[in-house]
Amino acid sequence: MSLSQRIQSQFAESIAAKQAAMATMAPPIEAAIRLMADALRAGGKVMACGNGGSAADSQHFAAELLNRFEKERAPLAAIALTTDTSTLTSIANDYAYDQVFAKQVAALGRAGDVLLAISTSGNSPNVMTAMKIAHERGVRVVALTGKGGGRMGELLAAGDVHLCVPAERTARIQEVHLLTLHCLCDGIDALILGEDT
Ligand SMILES: O=C(CO)[C@@H](O)[C@H](O)[C@H](O)[C@H](O)COP(=O)(O)O
Ligand SMILES: [Zn+2]
Repeated sequence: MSLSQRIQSQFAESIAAKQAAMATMAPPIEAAIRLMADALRAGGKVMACGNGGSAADSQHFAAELLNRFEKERAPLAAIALTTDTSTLTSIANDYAYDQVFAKQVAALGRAGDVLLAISTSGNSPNVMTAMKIAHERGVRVVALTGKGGGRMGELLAAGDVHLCVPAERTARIQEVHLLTLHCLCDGIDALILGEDT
């Protein structure tokens, strides 16, 4: 396959993944928008975590809530749990890597907050441990996954939302994750600015 064909194929696969996701993910995305907007309006916060590309997605999303997405509005309470290298390295060094997000949720999480837990496989131990601590603290979970949801799908509790991309290839799942995060930003802004109809 030539490079040109490879590129065409990547675009075609990404478009197909997004079309498949549109067919299944719109209702849970709406539920996640309402959950997050309600939490933010009630004085709660959104915490986000994930590994690798999903760490970048966590930071991208938190910045769009805290600073801005497309419209002027008050700053929203959001934090990525992936950014403080002193916190991350000390927890991993003194305890275990699977505690790096959980300990932050234990410290910062309050009833009524929301944890956005991102994993393409649904099987990252540190994200799963964060979900368990979130439940103990009365923090609702929005799980952004793929590949059938993995073990994270089995950890979800009543009141949580599962946004599972119907795809198997990590890159395609991540591409849909980014679109989903922008849908969340757009929808949260619409609710907060009173623009939903
Ligand atoms: O971005 C990519 C692959 O596209 C990688 O950095 C990827 O995020 C990492 O391998 C992660 O550790 C994968 O974790 P997960 O999505 O299975 O939770
Ligand atoms: Zn990637």
